[in-house]
Amino acid sequence: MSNGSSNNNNTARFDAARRVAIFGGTHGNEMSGVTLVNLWMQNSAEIQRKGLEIKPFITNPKAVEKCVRYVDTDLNRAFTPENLSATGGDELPYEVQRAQEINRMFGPKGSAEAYDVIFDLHNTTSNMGCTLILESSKDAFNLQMMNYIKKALAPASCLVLLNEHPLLKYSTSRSVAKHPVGMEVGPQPQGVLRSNIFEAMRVILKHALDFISLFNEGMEFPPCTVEVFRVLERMDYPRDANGNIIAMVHPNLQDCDWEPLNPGDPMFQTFDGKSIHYQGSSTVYPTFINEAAYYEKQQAFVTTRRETLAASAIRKA
Ligand SMILES: CC(=O)N[C@@H](CC(=O)O)C(=O)O
Ligand SMILES: [Zn+2]
Repeated sequence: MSNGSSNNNNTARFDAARRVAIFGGTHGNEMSGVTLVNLWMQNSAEIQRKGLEIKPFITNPKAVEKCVRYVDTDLNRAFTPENLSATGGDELPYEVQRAQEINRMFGPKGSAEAYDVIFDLHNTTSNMGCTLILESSKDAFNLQMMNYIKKALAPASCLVLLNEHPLLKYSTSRSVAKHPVGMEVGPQPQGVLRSNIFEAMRVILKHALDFISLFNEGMEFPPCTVEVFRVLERMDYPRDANGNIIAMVHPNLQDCDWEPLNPGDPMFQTFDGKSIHYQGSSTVYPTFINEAAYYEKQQAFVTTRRETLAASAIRKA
């Protein structure tokens, strides 16, 4: 599938999306994606679509086996140009070797041979509900897909997190595809499978595959607008000189992902009960609040800003 090319009536044209992968277990303890992909590797009937080559794939089998996020280093940060071109074979961290293998199988990243779409299934301990993660505000195909999913799920909520920040974005497993789509569903504890979260992820994927199928059959999707939450800032816990946290997410913020945090609102609470207030200059929308995996990444939550993105009409070339 080539990148969009607009013709005179501003309809972006993309080649049909023929090769689609579904990644589960990029983090070995995020159980909905692990379970769904293992299920679909046994019986792929529900993910089959005419004319589509669909490949469910366990990205980090060693981490899945141990039920940990990663073995040596975070696979979902490993797809940097340096790592993908590193020599060193078995001396390299396991997930760097794995990233090179995945890049060979589903990329190469940035090439015409890369897979058209990769869905990367994640769970979060945060109360984020159903979330789609978008890496480019310019990807009309992904914007149209996310618009379709949101409408299909309505009135249930499915929000779009735009992770395009020049300093905070990271090199994900899915980024080897032309159209990377992150799926993040929570709250689900690490190593735990919750049926409501499992089913929500399954339904999101069904609608995503239906969209690709309709697109490949030649349906034109008219121009649309999509509300997204753009990542602004990484907020860390207050820490002492040894790096230990000295406060926790404030009760008024805990579980309030996507709700407005206004200047002066409490965001952390010290262990002796004092509140620490948000000092920003405008209202923001926090998310990934108190995600277990991010303590080591010095992150208590990210702030976002609401933005409306316009997507051009798209149709198969
Ligand atoms: C909780 C979690 O793993 N979230 C994913 C988000 C993403 O896929 O961009 C990560 O940190 O890699
Ligand atoms: Zn994850």
